[in-house]
Amino acid sequence: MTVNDDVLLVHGGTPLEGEIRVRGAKNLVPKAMVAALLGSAPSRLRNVPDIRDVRVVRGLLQLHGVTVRPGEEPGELVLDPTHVESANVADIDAHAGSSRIPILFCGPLLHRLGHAFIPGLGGCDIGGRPIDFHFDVLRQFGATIEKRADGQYLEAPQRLRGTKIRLPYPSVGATEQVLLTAVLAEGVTELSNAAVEPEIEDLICVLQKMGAIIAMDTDRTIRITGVDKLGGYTHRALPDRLEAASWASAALATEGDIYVRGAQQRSMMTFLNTYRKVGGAFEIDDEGIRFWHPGGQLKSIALETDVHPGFQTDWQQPLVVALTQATGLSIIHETVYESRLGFTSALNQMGAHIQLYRECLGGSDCRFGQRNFLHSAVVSGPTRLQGADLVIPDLRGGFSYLIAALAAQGTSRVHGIELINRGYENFMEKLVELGAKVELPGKPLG
Ligand SMILES: CC(=O)N[C@H]1[C@@H](OP(=O)(O)OP(=O)(O)OC[C@H]2O[C@@H](n3ccc(=O)[nH]c3=O)[C@H](O)[C@@H]2O)O[C@H](CO)[C@@H](O)[C@@H]1O
Ligand SMILES: C=C(OP(=O)(O)O)C(=O)O
Repeated sequence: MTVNDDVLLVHGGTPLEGEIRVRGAKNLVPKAMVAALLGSAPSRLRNVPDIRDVRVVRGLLQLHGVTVRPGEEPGELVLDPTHVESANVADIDAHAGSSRIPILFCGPLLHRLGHAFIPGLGGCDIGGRPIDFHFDVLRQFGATIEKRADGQYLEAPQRLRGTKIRLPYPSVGATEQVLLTAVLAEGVTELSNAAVEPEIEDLICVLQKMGAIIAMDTDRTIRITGVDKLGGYTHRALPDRLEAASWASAALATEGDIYVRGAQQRSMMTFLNTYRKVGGAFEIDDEGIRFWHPGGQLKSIALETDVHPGFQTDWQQPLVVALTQATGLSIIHETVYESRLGFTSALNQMGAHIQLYRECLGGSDCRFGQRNFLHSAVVSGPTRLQGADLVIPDLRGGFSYLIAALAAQGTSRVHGIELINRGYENFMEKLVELGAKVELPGKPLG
């Protein structure tokens, strides 16, 4: 039989049990790598996971003349931006559609080279994902932007200037865009309605180590005083709270018990509260968090995703799989992305009862109400799931399908598993370590 690396056979019905480790966050590490471009000296980033988004950014940095090499400890990268002026970006198109990170090269490249070319972005197809906020703020800093057939061409006719910005919505990416641009801009930048996700705080830590001056108020206002020069940094990336929550949901859905080494309470408080309400058990120690199904029935809940410190949208999809096993009606209101519930149709094919609604079913009205987006769901449980043929739609949806297949009776064929490598390091090895019965057709894994 030929090996098809993009299909995974999952034989369900076995609880996931054991220990896995999460490393640096997918939503921080690539951005800290971009930040290295702002420095005049090499940076050292530790706890870097081997995921596709990191490989993509590494390739882009190298195209721009940054030397990237492994450091002394496993998972350490040394990024040397000393020769960025000799950049050769002829192959940049090869990175079109690969991830959302290229947009964050704008500020650093405008500061270093006076111009930037940004290919089309990738990332999960869970909504329109416009980048209008990014370009609006870059214009406010003094950049000019020209849309070309293959991407966007930007120029900074003179040094970018600090400015006063209010985001229409606390966008993570747009907040990072402001940070990475304002640190070397002339004068002060005041950003209000900023996103304050833990990964943003960690990026601020990185920038402060490089010499930036950034103050965060409690009211979503960030003030950045531009400096003339930044140095390098040494930083251990905060752990991936999104991956940790995915494994926690897997423990619940499969009636398992997983110790997630590296998981941290501080960045997961909202998730942990919800997990407890559903009936999941957890125990926190200095090295990680143990998540398990304590037996008995799981409880249905009402859940609304939101910007931090609310319930993070990337936690939603894996938890929904666990909610198919909870008794009663759970209500989900997805307020961050307009199309993040489409993955539930495959769960229904497996036996789940999930009904989608255009109305805002949570406690508050969101940007998507009255706009024809199926962004609320009612999950009726518990339901017995059956194995099925599944095609992975996006990163978290993909991991959710793995969880559903593991919780189901019988065998599932999960297609498109390569997508999961974008944000989950060695996920197949981890599954095998936890006792999952999975195989690549023609090539047993465990
Ligand atoms: C690589 C990375 O870090 N990805 C994360 C980042 O994505 P990303 O930074 O792309 O997400 P944003 O916070 O920017 O998006 C939030 C909302 O703002 C809207 N918006 C955003 C920018 C813009 O210019 N215009 C606009 O309308 C988006 O369509 C979306 O509805 O934050 C999201 C929200 O926590 C997470 O789900 C993603 O995992
Ligand atoms: C939506 C996600 O990521 P990205 O912004 O990289 O598409 C995610 O991590 O779930």
